[in-house]
Amino acid sequence: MNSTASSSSRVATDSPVVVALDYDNRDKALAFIDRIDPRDCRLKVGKEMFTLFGPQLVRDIQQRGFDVFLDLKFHDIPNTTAHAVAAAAELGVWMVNVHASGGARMMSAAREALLPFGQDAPLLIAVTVLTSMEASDLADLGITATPAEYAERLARLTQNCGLDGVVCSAHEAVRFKSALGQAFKLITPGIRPAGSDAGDQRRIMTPQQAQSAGVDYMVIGRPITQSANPAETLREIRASLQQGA
Ligand SMILES: O=c1ccn([C@@H]2O[C@H](COP(=O)(O)O)[C@@H](O)[C@H]2O)c(=O)[nH]1
Repeated sequence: MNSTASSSSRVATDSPVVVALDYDNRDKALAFIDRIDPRDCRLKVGKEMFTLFGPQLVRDIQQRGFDVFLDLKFHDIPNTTAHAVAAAAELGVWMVNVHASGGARMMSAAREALLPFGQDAPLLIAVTVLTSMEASDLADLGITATPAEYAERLARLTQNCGLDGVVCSAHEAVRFKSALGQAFKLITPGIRPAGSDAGDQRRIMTPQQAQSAGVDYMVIGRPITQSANPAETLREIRASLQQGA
């Protein structure tokens, strides 16, 4: 398979931090990126920036040495989802995701679409219960399970379909590592440094709590990107995690 992005410019990192680049302005996003070090984090491109700026933004970020998590949360019929995931792999992203609620046939089709990419395939993960949701949101959907119970059900389905891990809340990390094993990756948004605004997030934890709970990667957006000095805030969070490691 011809990945359009060269992996040679990518810088290896052991940082668990993935910064959510939810900017509506490409220049502002790149100005932030040009002030940070790819050894300190990976970067997440989500629906807003991908819709505004397309795959070239992903290439521009990769050329600066960063791994990209393409967070488009595909949720469609198996054929469409499989082709979308393959397109993400062609782009050379580090990680891509689908919604677990798309079901087993959809997730299996997505996994099979990555087989031709071999070792160059991105990590494929599935969203369980959005970190913005709480029990009352599930009840609105007719789901009486708690967020943790329902997320575990979706995570087990994801694992049975052969995916690499799930997006969940850090609140579920201890439970999931115990139930699903250490190798199954947990990617947790809803991370809020002490004192920062929760906004629309509901199942939140601090970076240090998430690290102690055993998450593999923590997604942090607004607490960094909307701070007065995003690059400095990222460095402070990274340093606090290195102290706790
Ligand atoms: O369950 C989920 C899945 C994805 N997200 C995404 O993560 C970031 C979080 O940004 P913050 O500014 O730190 O809240 C955002 O891009 C979401 O689309 C999530 O929050 N929860």
